[in-house]
Amino acid sequence: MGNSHQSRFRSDFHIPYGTGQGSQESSTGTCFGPMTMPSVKYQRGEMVMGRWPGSSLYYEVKVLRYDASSQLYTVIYKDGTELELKEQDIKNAAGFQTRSRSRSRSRSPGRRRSRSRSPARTTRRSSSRTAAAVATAAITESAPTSRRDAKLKDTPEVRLSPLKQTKAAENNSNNKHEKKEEKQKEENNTANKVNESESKVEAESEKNQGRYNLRRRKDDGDAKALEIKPEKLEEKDAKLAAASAASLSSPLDFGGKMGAYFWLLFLPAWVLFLVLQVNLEDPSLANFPPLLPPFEAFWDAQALGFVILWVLFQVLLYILPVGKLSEGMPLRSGERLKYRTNGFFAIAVSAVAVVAAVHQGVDLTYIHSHFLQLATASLLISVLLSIYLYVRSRYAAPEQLALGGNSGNVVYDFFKGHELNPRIKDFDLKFFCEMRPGLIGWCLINFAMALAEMKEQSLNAPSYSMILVNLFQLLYVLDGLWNEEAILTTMDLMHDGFGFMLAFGDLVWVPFTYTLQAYYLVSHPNLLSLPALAAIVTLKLVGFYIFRKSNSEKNAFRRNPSDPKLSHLKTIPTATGKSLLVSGWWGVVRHPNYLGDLMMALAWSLPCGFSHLLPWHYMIYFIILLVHRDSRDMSECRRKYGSAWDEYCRTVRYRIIPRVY
Ligand SMILES: NC(=O)C1=CN([C@@H]2O[C@H](COP(=O)(O)OP(=O)(O)OC[C@H]3O[C@@H](n4cnc5c(N)ncnc54)[C@H](OP(=O)(O)O)[C@@H]3O)[C@@H](O)[C@H]2O)C=CC1
Ligand SMILES: CC(C)=CCC[C@@H](C)[C@H]1CC=C2C3=C(CC[C@@]21C)[C@@]1(C)CC[C@H](O)C(C)(C)[C@@H]1CC3
Repeated sequence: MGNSHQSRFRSDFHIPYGTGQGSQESSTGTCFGPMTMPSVKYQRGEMVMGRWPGSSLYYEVKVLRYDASSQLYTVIYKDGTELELKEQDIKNAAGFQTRSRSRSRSRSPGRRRSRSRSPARTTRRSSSRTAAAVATAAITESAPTSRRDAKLKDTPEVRLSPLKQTKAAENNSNNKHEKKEEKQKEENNTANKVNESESKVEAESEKNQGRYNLRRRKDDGDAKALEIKPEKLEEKDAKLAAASAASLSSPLDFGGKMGAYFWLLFLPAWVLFLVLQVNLEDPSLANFPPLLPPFEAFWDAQALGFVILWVLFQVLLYILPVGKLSEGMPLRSGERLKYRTNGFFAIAVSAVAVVAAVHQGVDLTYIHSHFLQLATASLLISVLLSIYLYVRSRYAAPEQLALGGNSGNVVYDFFKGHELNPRIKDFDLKFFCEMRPGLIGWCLINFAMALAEMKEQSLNAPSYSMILVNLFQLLYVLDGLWNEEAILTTMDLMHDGFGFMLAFGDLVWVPFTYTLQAYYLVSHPNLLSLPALAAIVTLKLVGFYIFRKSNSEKNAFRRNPSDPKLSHLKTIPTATGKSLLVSGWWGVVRHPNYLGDLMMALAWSLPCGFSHLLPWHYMIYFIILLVHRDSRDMSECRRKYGSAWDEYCRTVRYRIIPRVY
């Protein structure tokens, strides 16, 4: 576990406890202390034994607060995990210690091994070591109560990665894996994790999720530390709160601050360059346009008008009270935002409107002939939107900020995105931009390119290559909109702030670079043989199958881990209460959805042949994007899930391509 992780633990332990002498304040407003709730059995700050979900094991926990309305205690384990437990799942610490000691004297280690189990064992076999780490965390901290209290104040770091974990890493074969688990269990059993009743049959943790309200570990969303208003704290505590807030920022991505400057300038210039390039007769990247067009060539007020109309049209379709209201994943505050997932309706209405317009004589080839001006107009809108997003993020409450994009550097935060879910009333700007104008615009542009090809090549119908590119990408977009709810469990929606990167990506990059294959084909026909066509279609369908199945599997699991349809899958529990899939699609590679997506990307470029690099732009960019995304996700998951993530990586060794990468 890295340093940043440990520093987050530090703040966890100091801020809620250290400042609390006598204070009954709560960030949620539902916290009551001994003074206000004399009838509550366990008091704030009290060290008690809390049951680990899905098991009969009890660990030492500290009571943070009691919520009278839900009648749940929020407790914190020594590894930093916060859970909400019912009163019957909490026991007095004193009784346990007596029993624990007497038991350890009276029983042989062998006997202990057969009786006592790790929390992991209660879920699924593959999960033992992970949860064992949690158990071990409790073990390493086991000391007489008074000493332990002092330890919380003075040395609040709790390490979740004992040496045993490292040893386990050496072993990858299945058999060894099993033996190791047994050994580890034995070792864990020698510590003070306590079985309340030996005869009790352990319930499966996922079945128990209704009983336990599991919350993300505080290091992942330390909203509370942030919510403590500095003016209410003593100077020392204010410093701690600030340090804690700073520690919320993930390490800087994209080359840090200097990288942000670079990308801010490079990405728009690159899009304009590509658009200029694709217009050339020989669009090879080496053939740089000999003369840059004058500034006026980039600008057309009418083009800007069309882009604005298109966005407003999509806004209108989005806000219509048609379609499902889906719930997003719980935020750090515990809140779940609602999203109007009517994307399929929006594309259907848009298609009808476009066909009607063409029928009325609207010449869609305007999009082809004014591609540069349309791109510039969209760029302008994305810049204005990003400025608005950055300014409003300065006034956003701390818990509304993304963990990344919180560096304090204006340029970096502007680029990466500061606010997680900027909304105007119920209108979610990030969700809307990601799923509507650019995505549906992509299909509109492709369609316009098919018409332009027919015009330019004097064809009665588009070429096979153009049809393939159009249909493949249409299928991709339709699928995304049909499964719009699934986007709520993706990285962008859950973790990334909304800033220039996504605004530009959604409004400029997607519609003006993802359409390059279709644009290219307008004036660069590529004949396809029937076998080539069949092979490309097969590749696309196989890729699509992998992409859809794996995304749906993860989405279904995240939405309802106890879904009976997923009961055959093995999982690894994590200290956050969420589990990780370790079989099924997510047991083949760590990002099966990327694998399917890459296969599809290949199928989109192949119809354009190999004469030029430009139609391969998407493929090349996509490899870079997904490899980078995969490593971003890896660090984020390691930070969130600690040793459980390492366990997952040991079990599922390849990232995207089985046996290759
Ligand atoms: N065409 C395009 O331009 C792009 C397409 N995409 C596609 O969008 C889709 C979403 O991609 P993206 O958001 O990057 O990533 P994912 O949908 O793969 O989401 C990653 C998250 O999934 C969860 N997760 C990871 N491993 C497991 C596991 N074993 N079990 C359960 N949950 C797990 C973690 O979140 P947690 O545990 O917090 O739930 C992790 O942060 C992909 O199909 C991708 O190919 C993405 C980028 C661009
Ligand atoms: C270079 C640059 C500025 C990159 C920004 C990245 C964005 C373009 C992409 C980040 C994740 C995306 C997703 C889709 C489109 C591209 C962006 C916004 C997506 C909406 C495409 C359709 C898919 O079905 C999808 C819904 C899975 C996908 C989600 C991620």
